[in-house]
Amino acid sequence: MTATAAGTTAGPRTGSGLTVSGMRVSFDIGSRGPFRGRKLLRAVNGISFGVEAGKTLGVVGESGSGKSSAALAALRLNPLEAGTVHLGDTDITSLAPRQLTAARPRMQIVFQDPYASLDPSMRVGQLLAEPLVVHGSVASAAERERRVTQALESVGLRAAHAARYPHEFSGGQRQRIAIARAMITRPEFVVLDEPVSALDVSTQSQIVNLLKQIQRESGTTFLFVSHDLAIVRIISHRTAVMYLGEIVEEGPSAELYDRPAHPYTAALISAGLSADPDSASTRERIILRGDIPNHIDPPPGCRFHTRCPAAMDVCREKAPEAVPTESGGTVRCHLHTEGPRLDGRTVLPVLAGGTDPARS
Ligand SMILES: Nc1ncnc2c1ncn2[C@@H]1O[C@H](COP(=O)(O)OP(=O)(O)OP(=O)(O)O)[C@@H](O)[C@H]1O
Repeated sequence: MTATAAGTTAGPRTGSGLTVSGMRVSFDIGSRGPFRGRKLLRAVNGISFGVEAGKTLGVVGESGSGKSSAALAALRLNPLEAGTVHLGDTDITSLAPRQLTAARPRMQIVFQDPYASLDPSMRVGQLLAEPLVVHGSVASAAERERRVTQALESVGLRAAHAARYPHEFSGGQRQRIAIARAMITRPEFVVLDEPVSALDVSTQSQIVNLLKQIQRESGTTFLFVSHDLAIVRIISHRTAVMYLGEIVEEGPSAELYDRPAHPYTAALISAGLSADPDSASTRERIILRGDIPNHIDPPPGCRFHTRCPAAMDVCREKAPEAVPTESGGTVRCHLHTEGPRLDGRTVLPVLAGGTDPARS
């Protein structure tokens, strides 16, 4: 038998789809900072999205837009103020603590920093076996050892590496160990929270290829959080763009990058031109004014209007509804229902100075 990248000896296995509806995540920051009493910072403001079983949804946005807060809440590692999360048919939100503990092997997470996420005092073999011990899913020590060896081989390491400590490995190898640890329980759903941001560029692409291979072989569903659009484009089937706690656009990755329907998506893509030489020749960089506003006191109307190069009066007054895009996604932007009426087509002609959507 040979170990696959998913650490299994069986053939492909299917993950479960994830469905998030009306998710709100708030943090009580009243006891910190200048605020007295209860003061809520709403990091995620009523978002809904789905990830098809065995596929990857990329979540992008500037720092502080709420990506990690939403991803952690999907695993119930952050408290939900409102909304539901379903993994397959299981309503994760309604699980009692003991049921949630029992469901943990089904949903795992890989963090950005493999230096911090792996206990330096434990040997790699212990680190990998720990989830199997904690969840009592594999009682026999011999079977656990076999699973650890499989998991190591599945991420390109060797059985002998089980005896070593994390500090004996490079950053890329440590992230391989973190991925093996997440996959060893054969999860249906994994959050990858900036999993390659701490790595150099060549190691990044090796890890991305490994993750794609793991998904092909295991059918695991991924939520890939990153502010690197070039990487999200490579790994994600669909992409959700977050701004100030809300999803402003969601759709198939290739179409969203080629024909962004929201000015914020277009600006993010234009800022990443160096990673996308094809676009660099045809697209101007879109400069956004100012900083991201405050989560505690967000702007009225469209939250993006204070920085939007195409803001209209209505944007200051009314929050936009989600409308379908031509490519099978959704966008929240008044340009699609008021003004030039883009009707789900790309926003690029408007941002380039023309407002005729027929040119898109
Ligand atoms: N545990 C917490 N307590 C208080 N505020 C928090 C907590 N976690 C996140 N926040 C705040 O919520 C907002 C969203 O943060 P979050 O980390 O989700 O954003 P992000 O898009 O993942 O950013 P980054 O890429 O920098 O991680 C920020 O204002 C952040 O300071």
